[in-house]
Amino acid sequence: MTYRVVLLPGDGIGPDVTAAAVKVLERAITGQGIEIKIESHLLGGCAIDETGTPFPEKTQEAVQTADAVILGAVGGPKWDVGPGHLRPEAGLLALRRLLGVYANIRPVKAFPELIDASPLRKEIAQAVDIVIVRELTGGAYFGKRERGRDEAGARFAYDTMYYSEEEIRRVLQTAFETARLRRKKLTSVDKANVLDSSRLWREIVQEMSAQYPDVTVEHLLVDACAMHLVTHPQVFDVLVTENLFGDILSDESAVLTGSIGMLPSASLGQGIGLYEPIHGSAPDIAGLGIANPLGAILSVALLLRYSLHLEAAALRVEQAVASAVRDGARTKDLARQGENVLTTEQMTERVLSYL
Ligand SMILES: NC(=O)c1ccc[n+]([C@@H]2O[C@H](COP(=O)([O-])OP(=O)(O)OC[C@H]3O[C@@H](n4cnc5c(N)ncnc54)[C@H](O)[C@@H]3O)[C@@H](O)[C@H]2O)c1
Ligand SMILES: CC(C)[C@H](C(=O)O)[C@@H](O)C(=O)O
Ligand SMILES: [Mg+2]
Repeated sequence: MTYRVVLLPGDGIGPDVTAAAVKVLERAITGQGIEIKIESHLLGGCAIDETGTPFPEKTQEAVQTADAVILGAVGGPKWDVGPGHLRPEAGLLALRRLLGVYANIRPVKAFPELIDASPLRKEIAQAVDIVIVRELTGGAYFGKRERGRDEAGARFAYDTMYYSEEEIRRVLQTAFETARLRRKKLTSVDKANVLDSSRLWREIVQEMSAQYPDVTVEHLLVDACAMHLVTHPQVFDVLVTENLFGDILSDESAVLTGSIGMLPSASLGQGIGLYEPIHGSAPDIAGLGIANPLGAILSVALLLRYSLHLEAAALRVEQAVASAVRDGARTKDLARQGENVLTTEQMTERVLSYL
């Protein structure tokens, strides 16, 4: 069996962490009787530089026929000045939309050895084990938007948080099913005290909960949720929310595990899966070779699990990461004072040594 995986390294630390991911993927499938063909394409700022557009046609064609897509990160100050549709991030949004990956799964689990890097008290940090299900192809990211000038010549701008019933239902279904396979608790996060889109979201959660009597459902307003994630994150099992809220809450949750460099993600729809660490292109450390590759490597585990259905190989990757961390392997973001600091490549070698 041969699979085609499209690699989109992107910008900043993207190429470094995806190089690590590919090495781990290739090692993880050795002896499995399968072959993976990796094909690299342009997305983001590097694509703007080479082709004048963040999501070139060649990349569009390649991803649509792939078995899975791995992405590093896009963006950086160099391209921040461009018009909205010509920014690197616009390429990423178009990619998500084209693949129809409406459910973004972001597991948040602290490794016991990294508890010291977490701002939480030890006993709380140890108990953090959350899956965030973030709606990924709707909401304010994709609603009607405009910039203009009013009659007096003053500037205005708006973005619309639009959700159809179907968009809400399908991501909730993923969330309910995820909860069912875990501790059977679903927290739906919204802003139903203000937003109509949130009131519809809450209504649909209520309706669907009848089909999942084994799942306990609770509703939480997003501002309170942001607080609870810091004060008692151990109460959460599966957390489901709309696109923008999920973006913000997942970066917040990442800090609980010690570093944003640790968190992987899988973006799933009806077809091709997209796998990327949740962090960005980290312009402040780009080119230094010190980025933490573990979020990208753990995304490979999700790819093996969800796109290739190789659960044993996925577990082996996760165990290799856990072993490296247990053994004291630390990139700069994870290291305490006096601890030996590994480069991206050295950390990758440490993970590979356990595979
Ligand atoms: N999926 C993506 O492609 C993606 C995600 C988030 C942000 N971005 C883009 O990335 C650019 C930079 O955004 P930002 O600075 O707000 O967020 P960021 O995630 O790139 O960086 C935030 C902080 O975390 C650190 N960090 C991030 N990943 C790390 C890693 N693997 N190892 C060690 N440290 C790491 C950075 O050094 C920085 O201090 C922006 O253009 C943004 O739009 C892209
Ligand atoms: C770069 C940006 C468009 C993206 C998002 O907001 O979805 C990023 O922050 C993420 O979390 O993947
Ligand atoms: Mg984000």
